[in-house]
Amino acid sequence: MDKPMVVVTDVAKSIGKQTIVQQVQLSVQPGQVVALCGGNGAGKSTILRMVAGMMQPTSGTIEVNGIKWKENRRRYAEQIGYMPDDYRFGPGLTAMETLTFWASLRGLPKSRAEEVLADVGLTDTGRKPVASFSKGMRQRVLFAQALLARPPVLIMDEPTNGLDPYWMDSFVKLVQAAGEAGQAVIFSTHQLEIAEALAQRVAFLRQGRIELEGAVEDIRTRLGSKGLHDAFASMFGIQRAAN
Ligand SMILES: Nc1ncnc2c1ncn2[C@@H]1O[C@H](COP(=O)(O)OP(=O)(O)OP(=O)(O)O)[C@@H](O)[C@H]1O
Repeated sequence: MDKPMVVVTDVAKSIGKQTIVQQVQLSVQPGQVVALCGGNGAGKSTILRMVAGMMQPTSGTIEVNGIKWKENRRRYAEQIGYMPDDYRFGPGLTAMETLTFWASLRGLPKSRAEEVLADVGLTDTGRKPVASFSKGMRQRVLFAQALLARPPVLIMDEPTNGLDPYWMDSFVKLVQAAGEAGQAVIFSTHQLEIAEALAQRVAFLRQGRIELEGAVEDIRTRLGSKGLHDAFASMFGIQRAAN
């Protein structure tokens, strides 16, 4: 087995008196896609922000490509493409200007900004202000931004929020291609069918803890269920509506 690209060891996060994430262990291999699932407030965004280096754990360690944030912040950041769950875009800037600016920060040419804009199907609309974009279009700009530097690790927070079915499908293909190119991917989602379509491994979170983690196939077998929806329902004691 390859050396893991992301190793999260016994990570906890407290804010004030509240412990919002605890005892988190996670290991992601190069080329592996991992989905973080769980209800509202379960701690998914907090874990992703910590792995992305946007927030520091209260205890525990995180290594990305063998690098700890405290030891070398710049090299740590270079390993990661991070797609936040939301972003306030500069007023008036077009998608192309926004991506060219982000590319320049990473020392990348304008041609790379054009490439990723094409990947997310925004070549024609790239000359319009991002502020005028729909939620799904803004998501595609944020996804393009995460892809820019072809980072070893892609971290995405609710990446499919607002995507129409066509772009959902395209997103799945682009992330599969990232995995095939050896990028390690961690993303959060409420859409279990996306987790099932994309991820080799899935972690279910509840109240800041990973309650169940493993290969999608193993989880189905372990819980004797047909899909992640059933596994999730059985784990959380939810009765699914008969259809
Ligand atoms: N800056 C903060 N200050 C205080 N509490 C916070 C902060 N950020 C997150 N929390 C709390 O931590 C918990 C986990 O939040 P988080 O955003 O990680 O959950 P999530 O699983 O991403 O939720 P959702 O599915 O609703 O996006 C929540 O109870 C939230 O209120």
